[in-house]
Amino acid sequence: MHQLVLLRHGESQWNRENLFTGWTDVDISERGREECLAAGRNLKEKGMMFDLAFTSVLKRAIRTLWLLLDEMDLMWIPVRNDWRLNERHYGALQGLNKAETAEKYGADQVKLWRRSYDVRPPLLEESDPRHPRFDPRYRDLRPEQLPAGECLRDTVERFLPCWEERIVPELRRGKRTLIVAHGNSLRALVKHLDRISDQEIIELEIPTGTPLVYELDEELRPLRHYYVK
Ligand SMILES: O=C(O)[C@@H](CO)OP(=O)(O)O
Repeated sequence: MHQLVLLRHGESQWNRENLFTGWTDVDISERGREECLAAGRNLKEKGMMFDLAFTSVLKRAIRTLWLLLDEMDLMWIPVRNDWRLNERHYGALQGLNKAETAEKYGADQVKLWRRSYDVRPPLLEESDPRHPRFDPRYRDLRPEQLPAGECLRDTVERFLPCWEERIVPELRRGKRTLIVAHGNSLRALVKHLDRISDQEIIELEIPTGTPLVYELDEELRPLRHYYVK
């Protein structure tokens, strides 16, 4: 049996303020910190152990991982960052208030932007300072790899190569693996693991700061999964 634990970062400052976040590099809130420490304590109490961890290049996930590893006295395990674990890019919606956007465009449109599988948000202009081409952490990527706004399908397509190339080989080697990522990059992974349809994925929500344990068989098919609270 292979063990994989997924963790969405602790509550961020922008989760708290109800702002579309995406690739904006906001930090976790005080409540987010508490969630991370509690997650670490709960995993430790259950006797969970990790051999390595993956996370994104966004600080809300990185800090969540640091706090959790510190709490579990596991700061020594290898950590691999990968931009493909980033949150879904929210395009020109990044920084807008979700409730105000729903008032302006209607709740149905905002639900499509937030949860549908294949409706993209309005894209960022190439000249927009929020475009990832201005961010040094993405400077080694080819221009066509840089999103200006993604639907969940786009996130699945960029995430799966990272899963296959970097994470699957470690799981097959028997490494107990932790992935600390984001609401929608984890929805992309759960969709793939549990073979959830494009329609059903609309209803799936993953809470902040709550470890989700997957037990996988030899073929990396899920045997069962549960939240540790
Ligand atoms: O703003 C975001 O980037 C995400 C995650 O917080 O929000 P949503 O709930 O709309 O997927």
